[in-house]
Amino acid sequence: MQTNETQSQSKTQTQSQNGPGGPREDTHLADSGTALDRASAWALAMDGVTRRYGRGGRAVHALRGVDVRLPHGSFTAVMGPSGSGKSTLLQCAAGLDRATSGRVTLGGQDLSGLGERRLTRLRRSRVGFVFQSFNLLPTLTAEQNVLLPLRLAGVRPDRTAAARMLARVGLADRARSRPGELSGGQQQRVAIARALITRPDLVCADEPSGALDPATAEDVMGLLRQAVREWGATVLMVTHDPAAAAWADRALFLQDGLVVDEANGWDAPEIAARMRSMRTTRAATAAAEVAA
Ligand SMILES: Nc1ncnc2c1ncn2[C@@H]1O[C@H](COP(=O)(O)OP(=O)(O)OP(=O)(O)O)[C@@H](O)[C@H]1O
Repeated sequence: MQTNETQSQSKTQTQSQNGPGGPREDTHLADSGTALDRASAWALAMDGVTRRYGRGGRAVHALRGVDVRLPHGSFTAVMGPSGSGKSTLLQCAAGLDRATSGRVTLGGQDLSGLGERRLTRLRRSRVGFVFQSFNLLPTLTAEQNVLLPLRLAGVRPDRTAAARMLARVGLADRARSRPGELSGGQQQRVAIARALITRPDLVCADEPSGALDPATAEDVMGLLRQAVREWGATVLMVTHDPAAAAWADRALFLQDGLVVDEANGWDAPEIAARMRSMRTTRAATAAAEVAA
């Protein structure tokens, strides 16, 4: 595993330095770090991460010691039963939530010691987000939506980069359309262009195909995979859908706040079977607890 990841990391470094909007050296984002720490670090490293909500007897242990390492230019799916901690993992990885203990390192930057302002700045420049419900601003055009992360990061909006990104996601001719004039699949393509425009260390995708019909979902998953393979993006995706997870290089299976298994290159039926076995184990454990 480690060996494969290391190989994959070195193989993809060149790709990631020539990401969606052009070479890394063009990046002028605040807090973006040096080329060296980007090149030498994992895109994301989570070491012994726990997240507890509340205290005492009523505390919920959403993550109970998670270790995850994502090489640059990799596509990882996170699966698991409802309540297993998938969203918590994604939010801790993205710096939207703070680990109770353990360490989260994004593009070589340890998030644990950062104050709120620096964390927000880092998130804006180093993390892209893709949501189930697209989350585009309805009053802005596709181009303006794509440029929004640059504006928020305090970078001069680069319309040429936006045009290039929209062309890459197949929407060169829809730059002036507003979200309401686009189909669901087209809106998700705009959202993916928006997530990639800052050339982030990590793209966090939360059920990106969840609101789409199966054929459109396939298109969107294919686009995410293209972003990883051809443009060097690193994607961490939470999904309930084995067909979506099968597009990833690797699937992590979460149960009760722990990564209990991982699959490399599995197809959808294999992933679905693993999910069913997790539910069966869980039901048997619950039944045994009741009996005891
Ligand atoms: N803000 C919060 N306060 C208290 N408990 C929380 C909070 N957020 C999550 N939890 C709890 O942490 C556990 C993990 O939640 P999480 O949302 O990460 O699971 P999930 O695997 O994403 O679930 P789903 O698939 O249903 O979205 C659950 O028991 C949940 O109730």
